[in-house]
Amino acid sequence: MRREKGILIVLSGPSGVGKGTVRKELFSEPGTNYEYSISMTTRLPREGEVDGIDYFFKKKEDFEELIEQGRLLEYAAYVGNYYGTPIDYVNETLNSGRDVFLEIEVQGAALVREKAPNALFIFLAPPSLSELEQRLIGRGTETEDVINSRIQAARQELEMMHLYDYVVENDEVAKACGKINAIVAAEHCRRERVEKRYLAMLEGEV
Ligand SMILES: Nc1nc2c(ncn2[C@@H]2O[C@H](COP(=O)(O)OP(=O)(O)O)[C@@H](O)[C@H]2O)c(=O)[nH]1
Ligand SMILES: Nc1ncnc2c1ncn2[C@@H]1O[C@H](COP(=O)(O)OP(=O)(O)O)[C@@H](O)[C@H]1O
Repeated sequence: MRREKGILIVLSGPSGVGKGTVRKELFSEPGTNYEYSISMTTRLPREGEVDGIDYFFKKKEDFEELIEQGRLLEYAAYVGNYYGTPIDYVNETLNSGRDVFLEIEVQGAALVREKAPNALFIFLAPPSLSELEQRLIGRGTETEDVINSRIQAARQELEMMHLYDYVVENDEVAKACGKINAIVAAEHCRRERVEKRYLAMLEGEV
């Protein structure tokens, strides 16, 4: 049977909800089948962040050139910086049959929905807005101004939740990871079933 392309998995959610934490936990599990797409950003690296691991850190002019050249699957301006997904890595990895995991904000996810409607969209939601604020403050990586801008953005982001295929509450990291793995596994079964049925139809068995 023809090998199916991998699944493009999109994880979004407001800043501070725990996307990075959940993603790192998912990728630390042995035998994980997802490949993480490292984004490009014009934001400055935080302490401990490494170019080429956490992000590809770019100058604004260089980022704009990549946009012009069509080298990004999607991009968005978020709280004063650009963020975007390099397209070649995504295409090559999906074509090799492996799943690709994007951790991106909601505007970018909407663009992915237009370009790749077959992608799987998962929204990571906080238990409450006050808990979200506590997590952002607790992380201690942004100034008070930036935290306030991100909380404002979070309100708009939460309004986009209904556009996603699944909403996973990040109450506990391990539970959220378990749910995401289950959703992806179920999606593989669904696509395999669709493909097998289609092949059977062609062979006149259905
Ligand atoms: N559209 C888009 N958003 C991204 C991309 N990479 C990261 N983001 C999102 O940009 C937002 C800000 O990211 P960042 O500054 O690293 O903050 P953090 O996610 O709160 O740690 C988050 O919602 C990220 O998920 C990308 O390639 N495209
Ligand atoms: N389930 C959780 N319960 C409590 N704290 C969490 C949980 N998930 C993440 N955090 C904490 O919340 C803060 C923001 O998490 P992070 O992964 O940086 O969020 P994001 O990538 O969505 O901006 C971090 O300090 C992280 O340790």
